[in-house]
Amino acid sequence: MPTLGVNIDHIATIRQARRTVEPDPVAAAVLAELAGADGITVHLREDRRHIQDRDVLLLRQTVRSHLNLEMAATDEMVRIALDIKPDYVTLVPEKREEVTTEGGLDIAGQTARIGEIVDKLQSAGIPVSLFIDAQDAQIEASVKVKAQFIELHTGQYAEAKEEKSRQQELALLAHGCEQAIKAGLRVNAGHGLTYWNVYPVAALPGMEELNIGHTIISRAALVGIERAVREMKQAIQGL
Ligand SMILES: CC(=O)[C@@H](O)[C@H](O)COP(=O)(O)O
Ligand SMILES: NCC(=O)COP(=O)(O)O
Repeated sequence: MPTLGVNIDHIATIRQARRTVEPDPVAAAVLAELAGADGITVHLREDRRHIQDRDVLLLRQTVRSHLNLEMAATDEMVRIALDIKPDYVTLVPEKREEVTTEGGLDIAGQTARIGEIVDKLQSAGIPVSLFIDAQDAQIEASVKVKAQFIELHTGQYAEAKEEKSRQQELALLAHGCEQAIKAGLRVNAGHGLTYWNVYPVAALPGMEELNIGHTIISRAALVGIERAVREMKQAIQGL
């Protein structure tokens, strides 16, 4: 069974809604690790809409499992990664206006540029994962640029409305996972996975790590609300 990387971006989304200090993703990472998270994932977006530079700095010092820094393939982000040295970096595509990541990174269309970044980071001891769609051309290009890992984008699988299309997307992920492992890549997956759709992806042979965020933070908000209200009632009573 794959390990679980918990993406805590949306703890920071709640904090940034008020530009205040709570909830702190650093505290969330500690609690996630105490609950069994095998890794902590954060996406430092270029627009800093949720995770901030300060979060990544502190997480580097506090995370006891491993820290996966998701980032765009830009010079600024490469500088930050070389400075902070996360346990691994996942290169992801980024569009300023998107609500969330909309697809895999096109490695095949920019092998020279991505190859240069992979080399810079891996030469500094930071393994690189490439967030890609499960397509043969992208897998072949990921081998070509010498990345150690890929992360298969599970968004289309997660968003499939009908069982038939979900099964088709799952078959593509299964094929991609098998091809990538055969080619010597290590395989992670993530995006849009939920408590209801995770198992078939987790069961793919050779899958190493699933990065899951939004559904865990959503559930945490709901399963924690009773205690949060009880504690406020007590606080009002001076208890
Ligand atoms: C790359 C990926 O699939 C997710 O990590 C996603 O990009 C997280 O970023 P947001 O939390 O901003 O959606
Ligand atoms: N790379 C995927 C990730 O980190 C979490 O994505 P999501 O579960 O928040 O959709």
